[in-house]
Amino acid sequence: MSTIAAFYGGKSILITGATGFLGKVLMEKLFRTSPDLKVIYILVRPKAGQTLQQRVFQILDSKLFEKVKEVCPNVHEKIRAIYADLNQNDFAISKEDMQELLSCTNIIFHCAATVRFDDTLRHAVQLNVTATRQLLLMASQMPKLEAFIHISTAYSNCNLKHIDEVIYPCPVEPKKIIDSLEWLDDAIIDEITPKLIRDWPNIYTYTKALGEMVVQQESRNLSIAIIRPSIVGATWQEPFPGWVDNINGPNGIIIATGKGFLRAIKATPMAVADVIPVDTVVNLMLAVGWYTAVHRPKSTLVYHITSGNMNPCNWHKMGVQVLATFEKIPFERPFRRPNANFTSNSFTSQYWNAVSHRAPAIIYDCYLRLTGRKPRMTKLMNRLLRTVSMLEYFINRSWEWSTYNTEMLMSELSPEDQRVFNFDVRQLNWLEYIENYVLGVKKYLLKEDMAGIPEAKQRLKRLRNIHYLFNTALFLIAWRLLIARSQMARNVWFFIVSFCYKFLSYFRASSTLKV
Ligand SMILES: CCCCCCCCCCCCCCCCCCCCCCCCCCCCCC(=O)SCCNC(=O)CCNC(=O)[C@H](O)C(C)(C)COP(=O)(O)OP(=O)(O)OC[C@H]1O[C@@H](n2cnc3c(N)ncnc32)[C@H](O)[C@@H]1OP(=O)(O)O
Ligand SMILES: NC(=O)C1=CN([C@@H]2O[C@H](COP(=O)(O)OP(=O)(O)OC[C@H]3O[C@@H](n4cnc5c(N)ncnc54)[C@H](OP(=O)(O)O)[C@@H]3O)[C@@H](O)[C@H]2O)C=CC1
Repeated sequence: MSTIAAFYGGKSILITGATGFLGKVLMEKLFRTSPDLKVIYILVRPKAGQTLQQRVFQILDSKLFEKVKEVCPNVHEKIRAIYADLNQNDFAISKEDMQELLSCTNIIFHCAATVRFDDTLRHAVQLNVTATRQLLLMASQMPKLEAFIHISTAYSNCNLKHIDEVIYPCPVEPKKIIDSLEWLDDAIIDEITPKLIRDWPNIYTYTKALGEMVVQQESRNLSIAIIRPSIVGATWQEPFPGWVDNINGPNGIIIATGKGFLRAIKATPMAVADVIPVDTVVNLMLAVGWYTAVHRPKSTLVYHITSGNMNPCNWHKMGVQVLATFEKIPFERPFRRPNANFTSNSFTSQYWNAVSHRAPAIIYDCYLRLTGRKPRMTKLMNRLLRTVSMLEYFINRSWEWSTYNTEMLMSELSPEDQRVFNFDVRQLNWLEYIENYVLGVKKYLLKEDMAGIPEAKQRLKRLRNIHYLFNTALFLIAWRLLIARSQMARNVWFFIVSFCYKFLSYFRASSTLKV
């Protein structure tokens, strides 16, 4: 029997961000490996016209939870959705719910965050910093609390090149920032934001760094751990390979490339593509929860869960495998044939943006206008290019993350726990993983049917023929214009034509002789 699975039996677990990508996989694994846990409290807000209950039912009815329903048929009874908005004071939790949370919670997994790179400083600080402080305050009033696990990101200190498993101080105290945001107006905040975030590439990574500092400052005598995953990707093995449910990080890029919108991306091909499967992250989270509660380390331990130092893959290898998978498993109705390359500098990047992205979008919009439809491709392309430019920082650099604590934890686990809660990324086969990833994007994100693959392949053939035809026509037009204007071009043309004529005459003569 797994020690970790047994540890969660009978426990009351509080999860924030349970409706997010990581949170769902965490809940799934908890229910599947510890079906005898007491309850999972999730802090949820109503969204997109759905009540809390509807949101929970939607999650439980998804394919991700199919196995859970077999091992834990009463899973609905074990989830207690609590109305909460982490942007509000006391999270807007009712008195009764708060009382229950304070008196019953044994373990907290704090996953909620805004992961948008372009959020306002006010909102990102509220969610990634102030809400963390508020949750720690709540945790300090929980008599049964055994561990508080805070999810940060490996990029919270991406202004450094080598990152250790320690909490680095930020130039400005989080408390000062929280206080000043209370009285500063939005226009001034926008003005001072670049000065505050300094060499962090965006507000997200900066506020996650502030969040870690808050954890350190407000830890009191709680048993706390911080987990820093790199780029969280689709599931590797559990509950099945390739599950993914949002367009963040590589997912949107895979869609944009597979649908033929994105044809070039400014990236350093040999830079490390530090993607880490979401189930690996979840396994580490559960192992850390157990270790923190049972061993109660004296200080807050930080755990890196990254792939680069143990089993590195670079963007070139990833890109080539993604494109190879599109040949086998194409996406439906692509705009153009999927084919992309990495550009290395701003000049070539601008060139490809003009030729391969903007020009086809403008041509397509003209076609839409001519056929009486609303043009939309240029707008879509501009948004895509904006998104890609925000990701560029991360695909043009490599970082080194030390993983002593993560390795120490691995060595502390029994062989059974190492199997059930496997976070040893050395066993990952990248080619297989990437293929399943692309397949997962097609099935679970785009909701495309595998039965449509033959038709998609036919369409790709048509697109390739159109591509060749278009290029040939373009070449002939350009050549015709050139020979009309240049004597030199005319001479070359005359030479080629007479050469071909002589070759054909010789060929015809020699075949007549043979007869
Ligand atoms: C021998 C042969 C040689 C060949 C060589 C081979 C070369 C082949 C190369 C081709 C490439 C092939 C594919 C390669 C696959 C890998 C690609 C790698 C790129 C991956 C980069 C990853 C970088 C991640 C960085 C991680 C850092 C930290 C990690 C974390 O801690 S947290 C998670 C990270 N957070 C995010 O990812 C959130 C980012 N998103 C945002 O902040 C916002 O969405 C936004 C970008 C600001 C855009 O906001 P908007 O207000 O405009 O609106 P919205 O969000 O609704 O989206 C607008 C439209 O944009 C689309 N979109 C959104 N996100 C993405 C995305 N990541 N990629 C693409 N598109 C995206 C979205 O669909 C919307 O579209 P619309 O609705 O149709 O308009
Ligand atoms: N994805 C990645 O690549 C990486 C993620 N991380 C970290 O992992 C954690 C989880 O990320 P991920 O699952 O990808 O993110 P998601 O965006 O998928 O999920 C975010 C979660 O936070 C919740 N949330 C946001 N705002 C509020 C609010 N005001 N009140 C209540 N809940 C709120 C969301 O709820 P709702 O559904 O209502 O919006 C959602 O459940 C984050 O801390 C992130 O920083 C770290 C490294 C990489």
